[in-house]
Amino acid sequence: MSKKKPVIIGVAGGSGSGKTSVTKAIQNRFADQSVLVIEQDFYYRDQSDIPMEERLQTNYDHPLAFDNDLLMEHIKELAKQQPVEKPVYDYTMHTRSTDVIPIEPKDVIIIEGILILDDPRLIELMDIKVFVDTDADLRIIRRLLRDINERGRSIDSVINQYIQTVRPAHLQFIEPTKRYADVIIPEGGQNVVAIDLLATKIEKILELD
Ligand SMILES: Nc1ncnc2c1ncn2[C@@H]1O[C@H](COP(=O)(O)OP(=O)(O)O)[C@@H](O)[C@H]1O
Ligand SMILES: Nc1ccn([C@@H]2O[C@H](COP(=O)(O)O)[C@@H](O)[C@H]2O)c(=O)n1
Repeated sequence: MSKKKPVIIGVAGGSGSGKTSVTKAIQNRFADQSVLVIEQDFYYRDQSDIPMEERLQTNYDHPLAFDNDLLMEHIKELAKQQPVEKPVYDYTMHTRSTDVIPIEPKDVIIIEGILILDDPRLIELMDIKVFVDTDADLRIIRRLLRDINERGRSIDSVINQYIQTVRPAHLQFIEPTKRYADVIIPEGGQNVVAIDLLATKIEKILELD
């Protein structure tokens, strides 16, 4: 990678909106360049010191569930061309794993997560801010399938969590951050036109740097 300041892109949006799909689509466009993805989910607070019953009660869609201080610290280090050790999150245990992933600085950094546009310190670091905007019915269907297949959840637990915390927090905290986005992408990673426009803008910034 070069010694330039990286291009930092934020990809926000509700759970199941298609953030990961958009992020992968951007990564694929820049396959020959160095692109790094930082998932805000990996920066959920460590809960290894509290019992499982309590972890099940945590509101994972509230801004206070995240350790944004550590996330900020890592992004700033990467922007200074320093390596970091990214935490690993275990959705089954509702806490961080004891593993970490060593990460080298890259030319393009994508920060992806439900509440990355809720923290003005993170917004300040971003060159491009994206909000993936998908209707709630599609988001819950996608989440239901994903959480059962990939995150070890039951139908009942996904539905209860959605009603108790995911939906209210989406309306209170996540949806309002749309106003901070430069680009709103309806539906997510299948939106080829939006991905093309985004890729062109990133190329332009990389050329100018
Ligand atoms: N356009 C789409 N049509 C159908 N399923 C999709 C679409 N986009 C994403 N998915 C699926 O929905 C789930 C959530 O998508 P993902 O990109 O992980 O969203 P997020 O990162 O916002 O939670 C994944 O299982 C993904 O494969
Ligand atoms: N222990 C946890 C931690 C997080 N979640 C849910 O994950 C969602 C964010 O991830 P997306 O890929 O869907 O954006 C968030 O809505 C949390 O509710 C969880 O269920 N358990």
